[in-house]
Amino acid sequence: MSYVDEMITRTIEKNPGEPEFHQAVREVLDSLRPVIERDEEKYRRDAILERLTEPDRVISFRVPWIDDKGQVQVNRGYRVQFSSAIGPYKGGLRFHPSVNQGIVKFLGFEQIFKNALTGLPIGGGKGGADFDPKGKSDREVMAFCQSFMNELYRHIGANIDVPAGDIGVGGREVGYLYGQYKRLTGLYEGVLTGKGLTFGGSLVRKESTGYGLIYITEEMLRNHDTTMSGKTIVVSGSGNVATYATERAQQFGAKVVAMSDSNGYIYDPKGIRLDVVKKIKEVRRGRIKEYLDEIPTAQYVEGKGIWNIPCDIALPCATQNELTLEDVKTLKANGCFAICEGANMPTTQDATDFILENEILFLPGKASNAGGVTTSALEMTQNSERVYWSFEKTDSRLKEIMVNIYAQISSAAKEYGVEGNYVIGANIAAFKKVADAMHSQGIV
Ligand SMILES: NC(=O)C1=CN([C@@H]2O[C@H](COP(=O)(O)OP(=O)(O)OC[C@H]3O[C@@H](n4cnc5c(N)ncnc54)[C@H](O)[C@@H]3O)[C@@H](O)[C@H]2O)C=CC1
Ligand SMILES: O=C(O)CCC(=O)C(=O)O
Repeated sequence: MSYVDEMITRTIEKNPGEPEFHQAVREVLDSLRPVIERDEEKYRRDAILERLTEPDRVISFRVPWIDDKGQVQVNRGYRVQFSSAIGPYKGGLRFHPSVNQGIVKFLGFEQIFKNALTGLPIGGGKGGADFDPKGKSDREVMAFCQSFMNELYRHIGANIDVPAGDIGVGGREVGYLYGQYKRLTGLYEGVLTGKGLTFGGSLVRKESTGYGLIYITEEMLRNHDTTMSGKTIVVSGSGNVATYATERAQQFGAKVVAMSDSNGYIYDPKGIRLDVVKKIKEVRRGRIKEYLDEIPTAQYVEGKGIWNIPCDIALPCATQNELTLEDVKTLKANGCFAICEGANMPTTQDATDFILENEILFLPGKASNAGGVTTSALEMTQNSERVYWSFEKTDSRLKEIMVNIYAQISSAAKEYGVEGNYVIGANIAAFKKVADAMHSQGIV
């Protein structure tokens, strides 16, 4: 059996009940075959793949808190510190009822490669809890965040592990987490990113994952002799990534006609009014169907189905495995020619295979959603220097890095004879950096 196949089998056996982690490992290792086969003996001897698929540590802990009725609630928190080969652990925290160890491990594993592609000194980690902030009062969210930090603080630090936001964790949650860290440690340091702008946060961080997705998408389109201007786009989700991807896409002259949340989707053939979406999601924390209260000419459809809407470009920006084989067949039949992932692993494996076989342009999330962690790393730089950069400086650095990620993944794909396959390109370009660093640091 080849080293790659052995490692895929071993990962499944050693991590039972973690299908998302298996999926992420399989996707990465499968595409590393050409690199591993060139030097299999060396990689085997150094157990590079065994070490890469085994987190440095998995921390799991009880999070007790008191709800508004005085009832004690208990959630489970996690932090997976996956790899510090190229820098301190870095990656977001997800608060969502679906969070479990396998999901946090898949996200942490992906983060290693994404962070390597940014070219900045950050390792891979991820965390979260099976806590649902939806419908909770600000006080309840604060109580949860403080209790979560009461355990997490002993494992993190500005030069150790720097968490940030992800699904269910935005500026409000990061603020409460930061306040509690400071209270527990007495340290005013860049231990979290995505902080408020008055206490160390970076301009552009809020917009950066969505903006970065549009910058790299535009760069890919430019290299394929087209641009976003005048194209019709469907964006899933209506959270942080979806909102700011829509904003930049509209500024680039595209028409975004649909967005969604976990209940259903809105279709507005005239083009989504983002001011309305922001009011619903960022101010009222409401549901996407409320869009119709202000724009009655739009349609709302309960449940899945957003990918049935004809578009040129699809941007899945909600969650993992939201884009299935059936969906991509429909997208293709409706003329969609590019799919770029804003979410982490939103496309199922069989859907990805179909996309690649059918020559639809495809950017994998670990490259195309790297803008968020990029700006987080720029926030760490600003915090270390005790300065704030301007919006323009931060945004232009972000754009430069996204363009550079495209260059890396496209040249790695070309070097290994699979031009235009950015899945293989991203995995190989990132793996080489991480494996080199692991090799140089000895067996640790
Ligand atoms: N926030 C960030 O900087 C980054 C986020 N990501 C990824 O982007 C995706 C979205 O994250 P954010 O926008 O930050 O989160 P968010 O909490 O701001 O928004 C999440 C959106 O996805 C929808 N959603 C969540 N679970 C769903 C489900 N099961 N079915 C359908 N819709 C669902 C929600 O309704 C919401 O619209 C996630 O995969 C996340 O890991 C990736 C890179 C950075
Ligand atoms: O900003 C960060 O540190 C991490 C963002 C994140 O969680 C991700 O890239 O998936």
